Amino acid sequence: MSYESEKQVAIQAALAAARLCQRVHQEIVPQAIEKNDRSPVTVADFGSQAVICHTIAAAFPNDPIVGEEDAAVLRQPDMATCLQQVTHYVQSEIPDATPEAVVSWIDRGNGGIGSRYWTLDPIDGTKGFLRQDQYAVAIALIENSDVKVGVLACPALPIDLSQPTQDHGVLFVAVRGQGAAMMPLQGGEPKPIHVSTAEQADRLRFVESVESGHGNHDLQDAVAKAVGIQASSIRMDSQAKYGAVAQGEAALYLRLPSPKSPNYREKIWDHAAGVLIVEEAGGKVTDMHGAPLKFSLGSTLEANQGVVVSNGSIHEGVLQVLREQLTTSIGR
Ligand SMILES: Nc1ncnc2c1ncn2[C@@H]1O[C@H](COP(=O)(O)OS(=O)(=O)O)[C@@H](OP(=O)(O)O)[C@H]1O
Ligand SMILES: [Mg+2]
Ligand SMILES: [Mg+2]
Ligand SMILES: [Mg+2]
Repeated sequence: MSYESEKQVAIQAALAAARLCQRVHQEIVPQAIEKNDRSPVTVADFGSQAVICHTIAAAFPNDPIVGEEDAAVLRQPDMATCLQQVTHYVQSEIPDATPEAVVSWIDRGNGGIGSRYWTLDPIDGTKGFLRQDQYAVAIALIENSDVKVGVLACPALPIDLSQPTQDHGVLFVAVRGQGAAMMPLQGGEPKPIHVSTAEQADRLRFVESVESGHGNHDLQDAVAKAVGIQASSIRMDSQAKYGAVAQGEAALYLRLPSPKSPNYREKIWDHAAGVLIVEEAGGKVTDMHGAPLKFSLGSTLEANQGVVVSNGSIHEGVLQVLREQLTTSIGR
């Protein structure tokens, strides 16, 4: 299958959602609403999920969608002003949107996984978005546990990572078996992307989360050093990290379980799009034990622990170091 229409729909949805997020930043200082797990959500997360679900459901009405957010909080009477604000931003993309339609579109994204389903993260890296730092709109199509289409819109990512003060806004797109490409969010020719090669020593850098609670920075640092990475890490919010590996700017992205939440299970929408983009750029993604990420078990990667994303050539070395580190720490 070529997945051409799925790719085009995912691109249109991601572009509309990214415009909405940028408009929110231009017009207001978004406030964080605290969710039950104490993580933040904003009007832009809700608006982005509404626009994406509306776009996907219009094109593929029978496909389930598994998104991060739900509209329960927006349905509360004391949240009417917030829902009005979300509706205002959704109307910038879908002019006839009403508050009732907006909550129903958001909840269209609370489907269950099936043999074919979409997963989306309306804003991946909400903390980064609130800090005016990196964030991504992430959309993926999964069939039989295999990611077939992955799109990441990164509005704050420099088009050329070596020129951080120049133009921003990057769209990454991949279809299984067709390679990965990046293009300016504003439009332009897609450029095929490739991970770094073993010979590109200047690109032997690693990326990791900004938030210390989303990984294990000490262990990540030790593993990177053990495989010969001398430079300190580039800390970046969101799946923009997958983009950095896919375009060869970094050779490794490590996400090892945080000592603060050792039993945390990764969410499918935090990885699906990024995984395909890196794999189609020639890289490799597994969990910290070397197992492939399993997208068929529910909204979390139940069977996996930690995530290792690399250019491929250093992957086995990283897993070997992790095996040694884990044996040492268990034997202590
Ligand atoms: N304990 C723990 N461990 C690992 N991951 C966690 C944890 N808690 C939250 N999350 C998820 O992290 C997502 C954002 O992480 P990022 O690495 O993209 O950004 S960051 O630099 O860490 O902020 C973030 O995604 P968003 O909620 O979409 O921003 C969360 O789903
Ligand atoms: Mg979140
Ligand atoms: Mg996320
Ligand atoms: Mg999110």
